[in-house]
Amino acid sequence: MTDILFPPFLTIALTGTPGTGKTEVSKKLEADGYRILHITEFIKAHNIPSERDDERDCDVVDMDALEEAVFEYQQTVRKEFNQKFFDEGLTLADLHKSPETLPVLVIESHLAHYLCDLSVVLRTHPYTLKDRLNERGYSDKKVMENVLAESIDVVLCDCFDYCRRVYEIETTNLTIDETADCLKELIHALYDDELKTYEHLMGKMDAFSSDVAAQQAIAAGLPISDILETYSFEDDGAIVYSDNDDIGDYAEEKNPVLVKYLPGKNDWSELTE
Ligand SMILES: Nc1ncnc2c1ncn2[C@@H]1O[C@H](COP(=O)(O)OP(=O)(O)O)[C@@H](O)[C@H]1O
Repeated sequence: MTDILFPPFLTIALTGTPGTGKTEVSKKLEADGYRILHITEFIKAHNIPSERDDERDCDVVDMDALEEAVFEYQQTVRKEFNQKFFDEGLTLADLHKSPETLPVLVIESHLAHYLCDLSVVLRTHPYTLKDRLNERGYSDKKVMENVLAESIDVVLCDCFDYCRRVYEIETTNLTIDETADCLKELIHALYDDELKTYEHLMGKMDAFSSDVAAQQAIAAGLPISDILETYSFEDDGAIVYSDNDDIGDYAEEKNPVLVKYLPGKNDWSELTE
């Protein structure tokens, strides 16, 4: 299978304060055929160690163990997509035709942004959030802790610390279906963006055909982010081989991008850098 070129694979975090709709929205996407990883269920199914924090009324999970298990899972899913691509003789143009062929994994959890470098944050007005969490039967203390976190952008700030690109969807006046539709649009736009980078890179690779390591990396279907770590780009898009010391500089240049969803104005043009 390694002698054909596989499409890029994208992992996207769906995150947000508890009660902002991550579970419901991701279930909607799942029912439509998108590939979703629900971290809460994953932690139980894989017996990821966690400790009870009685004071904060929550479980604290071993993040190193979780990260390792999620990475392995991601690799398995990526191989499944590659196999499908190969078995069905798909081309890059076919990928968007159905959610089942789109090589994207959405990781759903308020911890997801610690596991991906691309995140979508669901936002809800604190008053609405308060009502939802009360309805869930949370203690007053737990409701206030989460409402305060949402008010002061705790998850969003965390995303900026951990992710290269960050997107927000304001869901307060949207239904779950509308939020799901918005997320689908964003996923496809993000994948398009990834494909453009991939095709650009492939074009440049032709000129660097003597670079066997890079050819092999692409043929093995490594994520674009891994391949980019081997290269940097000049202003005119020219590709420049770089040693490992340059990787940090490249990451620094790519400051996180924040794009807000404005209901009724689905313009993702800002995605294209
Ligand atoms: N956009 C929305 N409009 C109305 N109710 C919503 C919306 N998003 C979530 N809810 C409701 O809020 C509650 C919490 O949603 P949930 O998906 O469990 O949030 P999370 O997974 O982020 O904790 C659920 O009862 C859900 O039906």
